[in-house]
Amino acid sequence: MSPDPAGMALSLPKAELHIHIEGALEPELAFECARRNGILLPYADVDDLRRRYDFSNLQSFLDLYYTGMNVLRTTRDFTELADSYLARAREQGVRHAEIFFDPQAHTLRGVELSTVLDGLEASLATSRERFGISTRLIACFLRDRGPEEAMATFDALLPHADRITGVGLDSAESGYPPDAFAAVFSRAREAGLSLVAHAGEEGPPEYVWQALDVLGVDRVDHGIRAVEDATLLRRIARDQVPLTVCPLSNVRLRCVSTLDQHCLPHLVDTGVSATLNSDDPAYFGGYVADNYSAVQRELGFGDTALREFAANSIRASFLGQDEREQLLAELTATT
Ligand code: HPA
Ligand SMILES: [Zn+2]
Repeated sequence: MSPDPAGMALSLPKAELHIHIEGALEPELAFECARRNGILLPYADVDDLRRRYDFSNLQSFLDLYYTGMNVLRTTRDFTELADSYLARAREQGVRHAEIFFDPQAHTLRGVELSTVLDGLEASLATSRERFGISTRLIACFLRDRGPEEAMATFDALLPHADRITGVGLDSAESGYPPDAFAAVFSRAREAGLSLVAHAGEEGPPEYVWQALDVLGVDRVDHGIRAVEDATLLRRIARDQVPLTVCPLSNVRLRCVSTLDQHCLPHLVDTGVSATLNSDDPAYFGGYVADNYSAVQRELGFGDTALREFAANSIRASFLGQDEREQLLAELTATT
């Protein structure tokens, strides 16, 4: 064990592969955007908002998440949101970030897709120089809005296809199986995009099977309920399908009762390629390195295991081979 576990968690060069940019909206920036845009947030102040970060399940979080993001209206709002995330991510040793955004959550409120993309890109374009972080964008479909709306969203995204690396599937999971989205994922694959989907966060192992076999995803987001199905877990390990695990999120959304009960050790023992991520860091009490140090503290993972999580994150990224090898070499050189 390192004498300074938090230091090791922070200093390891790593990729973050499961971060919703709207979930990086800190209360201070939310109130600032609300003021600028003349929007009244239904909370007294920053402290009042933070006190509400006590969730009973995924839906109770999503209610607050969608209310909060209502303050994001202009390109400047999205630029400042991404800048805020990247500044924090740099402090946490992130060298590459694959960032989710929810197009429908904005277009349904009358905010144009081009406003979202222009705003995010104004930040991401100089992320390497300013923060030493390379970035990619992944557009997620809201599964509770259904497959037809996902298809219309994909049509709207197509003219911007060169600005995104992949598509994903998020929002309320239970009752919304992945197989309903087969057609839109098939079109995304034909367009040369990478594919990911949230599955097995709250939903059953069957949803993870569907994400793999029907959608053909390159990675599974969360995937923790795969531990309930030994055949599924063997398949994930055999094919080395990366899981983007978000330990602090799982506890905050009560998918797992306490961190020391988390299935991460079981995943690792079974040979799964697990990565550690923050999910919605402004809401779940920690950025990515905080997740590394939490599993070190609560689950007893040592420095070697933390290095392996960081290596998995780089290998599982959608970076080109040269860039992946370069980051892996940096990781090896980090003491
Ligand atoms: O944890 C999550 N699960 C599903 N959808 C989401 N959208 C933001 N965060 C999440
Ligand atoms: Zn997520």
